[in-house]
Amino acid sequence: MPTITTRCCETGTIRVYCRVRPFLSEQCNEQSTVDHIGENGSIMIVNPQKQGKARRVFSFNKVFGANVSQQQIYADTQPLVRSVLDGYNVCIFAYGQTGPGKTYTMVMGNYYFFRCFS
Ligand SMILES: Nc1ncnc2c1ncn2[C@@H]1O[C@H](COP(=O)(O)OP(=O)(O)OP(=O)(O)O)[C@@H](O)[C@H]1O
Repeated sequence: MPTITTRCCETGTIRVYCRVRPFLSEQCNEQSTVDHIGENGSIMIVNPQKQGKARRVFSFNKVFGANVSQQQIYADTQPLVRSVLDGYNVCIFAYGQTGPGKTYTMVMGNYYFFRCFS
């Protein structure tokens, strides 16, 4: 689950997005820890190993579910990228543990972010 952080002079605020990576083919027997994704940028995580299935809610500006495509991510963040061309300083970076899709999201997917800067 990589987290994308952006800073845009357009609004002067930092926005934090969360993207849920789908299971990889070798993980077909795994159980998702994502219990619920809310419309308001919240995501409920459940620990299926814990008795009583402990749940925690985290809040972001927006949460992208596992079925969200590179195109949809790009469409949602495109105004920030556009700000660069309008002369604003914009920083977009991804962070998260190893393997949740930082590189896929920022570079590899369909080269959407890469295309903007090349
Ligand atoms: N949204 C996605 N849809 C399909 N596959 C994905 C998605 N996100 C990531 N993957 C796949 O998951 C694997 C790990 O992704 P990736 O290498 O981008 O993670 P990372 O966060 O950059 O890892 P690291 O920190 O170890 O460099 C890759 O095989 C990638 O193709």
